[in-house]
Amino acid sequence: MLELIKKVPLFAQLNEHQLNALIEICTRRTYKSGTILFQEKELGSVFYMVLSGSVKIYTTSTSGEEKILTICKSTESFGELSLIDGKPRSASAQTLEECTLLTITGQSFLDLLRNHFDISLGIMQELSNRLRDTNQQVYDLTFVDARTRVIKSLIKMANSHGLRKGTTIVIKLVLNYDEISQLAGVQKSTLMQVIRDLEEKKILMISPSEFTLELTKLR
Ligand SMILES: Nc1ncnc2c1ncn2[C@@H]1O[C@@H]2COP(=O)(O)O[C@H]2[C@H]1O
Repeated sequence: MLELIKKVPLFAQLNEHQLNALIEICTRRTYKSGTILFQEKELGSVFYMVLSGSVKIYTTSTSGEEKILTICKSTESFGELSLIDGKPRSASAQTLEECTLLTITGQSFLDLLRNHFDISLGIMQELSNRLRDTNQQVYDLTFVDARTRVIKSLIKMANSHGLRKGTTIVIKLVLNYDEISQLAGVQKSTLMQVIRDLEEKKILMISPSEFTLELTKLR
């Protein structure tokens, strides 16, 4: 457990004694793929850190359509907003594959922020990254065409689940086509059109469990 928790950037400044104290207040649990951890508008009670696997963070419209806001992978964390501001969960969270997660209760999380400035700073940096990323998403949804948004989403997927092999990146598919269109913010029919075009141009090779992106042809 110590070795795993050391890799969480949020806790990079803690010494071994502090990390062991932290482990004492954490709960570790493995979740099956597809588990809904919490839903938007629920009261928040715990903070989550991903030790392995990945979790999608998404929001749902009144008509039931989803938009994926981000994918949290190993060593990343989520669920801090409602603990900090006392308001309901701002989005929902669901595991995309089998995941091992650490949780800390809301009270212990707030105590950590009070007692360790470096952890508070880490959370502020994380919130800054999210605001920048959200600004970029607003920009893309407002000004960028659907094809480019799909390609940007493939690059996001490559960053979270890709393995570079020469001039290609092999992306493990943890999202289905509905979810990729929710990540890109395009209709599924548009996604399928762009994917077919990329396949014809040999930019994208598709197998049931992975996408292979040819980087030299991507522009
Ligand atoms: N736009 C976003 N980008 C990344 N993560 C988000 C975004 N909105 C909400 N989250 C995360 O999703 C969590 C949902 O529960 P909380 O509101 O407690 O805390 C939230 C953040 O950790």
